Amino acid sequence: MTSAPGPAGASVEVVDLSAAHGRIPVLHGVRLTVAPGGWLAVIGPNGSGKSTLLRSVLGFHPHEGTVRIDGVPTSGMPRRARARLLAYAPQHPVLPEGVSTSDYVLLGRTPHRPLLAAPRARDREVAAEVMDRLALLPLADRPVTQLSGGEQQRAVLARALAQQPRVLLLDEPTAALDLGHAQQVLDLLDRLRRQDGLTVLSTLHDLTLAGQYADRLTLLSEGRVAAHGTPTEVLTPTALATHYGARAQVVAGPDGPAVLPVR
Ligand SMILES: Nc1ncnc2c1ncn2[C@@H]1O[C@H](COP(=O)(O)OP(=O)(O)OP(=O)(O)O)[C@@H](O)[C@H]1O
Repeated sequence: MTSAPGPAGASVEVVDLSAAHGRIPVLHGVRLTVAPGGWLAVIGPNGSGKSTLLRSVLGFHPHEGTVRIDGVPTSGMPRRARARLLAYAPQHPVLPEGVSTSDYVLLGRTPHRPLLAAPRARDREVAAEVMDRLALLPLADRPVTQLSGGEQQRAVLARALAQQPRVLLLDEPTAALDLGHAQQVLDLLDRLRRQDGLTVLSTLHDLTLAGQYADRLTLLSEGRVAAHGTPTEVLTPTALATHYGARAQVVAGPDGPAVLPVR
C-alpha cells in the first residue's frame, strides 16, 4: 500500500473515566494514555469492562471523565470530526444485508467526503489498497454477510482502516481468526504504526499475542486498572492468578513474554 492509511497517529488520554450499564457501575476512574504511534492493549478477564472502555472512548457509551485526542477533549466534538480521528472495529459487528464486501469497506470513507456525495476515485483507491493488504480482493463482490467469521472480521478491520483514522480502536481483532490470519492482521497493524505512526488501542484476550505486539498493557479487573506497564511488567504469574484465577507460567519468548497455561 503506497498512500493509505493516512495521517500520523494522535495521543490518547483517558482521565478518571467511569461508566455504568443501567444502574450497575462497570468502570471506576480508569486512567490511561497512549503515545502517538503506540499500541496499548487492554487486557483483563471476561466482564472486566474492556469493551465498555473502548466504546466510552469512542463516545458510543455514556460516561463520566475526560477523553482527549492530541490534547483535545472529545466531548462536544462533532461526530464527523470524531470519525476522522477515531475508527473502531467492534467485537460483534452488525453487518448490512445486501452489501458487497467492497461497498462495505467503502463505507469507511464516509467521514472524508461531503454528506450524501458518491465515492470518489480516491475513496475507491484507499478501499482497494486496504482490501489488498488484508487479502480481501478475491471476496470484493461477495455479500459481506455471507463471508466466514474470520473473513468478516478482516472486512470490518478493512472498513476501519479505509477511514484513515489517527487512532484505531480494536475490540478483540483476532478473535475469529486462525493463527496465520491473526499474525497477518497484527503484522499489518504493527507496520502501520511503525511506518505511519498510527496509534492503536485494542483489547486482546490472547496474552502472548498482546505481549508480542503491544508496547504497553493495561490490565483491567472489575472495572479498575489493576496494572499498567510493559508486557514483562504486567504479565506475571501472580497477576494472572489474582485477576484471571489462572495457573500459568510466563516464559521469556523471542518477542516478549509467552503465557503458558499449566494444569
Ligand atoms: N448491554 C449491556 N447491558 C447490561 N450490562 C452489560 C451490557 N454490556 C456489558 N454489560 C456488563 O458490563 C460488564 C463489562 O462488560 P464488557 O463487555 O465491557 O466486558 P469485557 O471485559 O469486554 O468482557 P469480555 O472479555 O467477556 O468481552 C459485564 O459485567 C457485562 O455483563
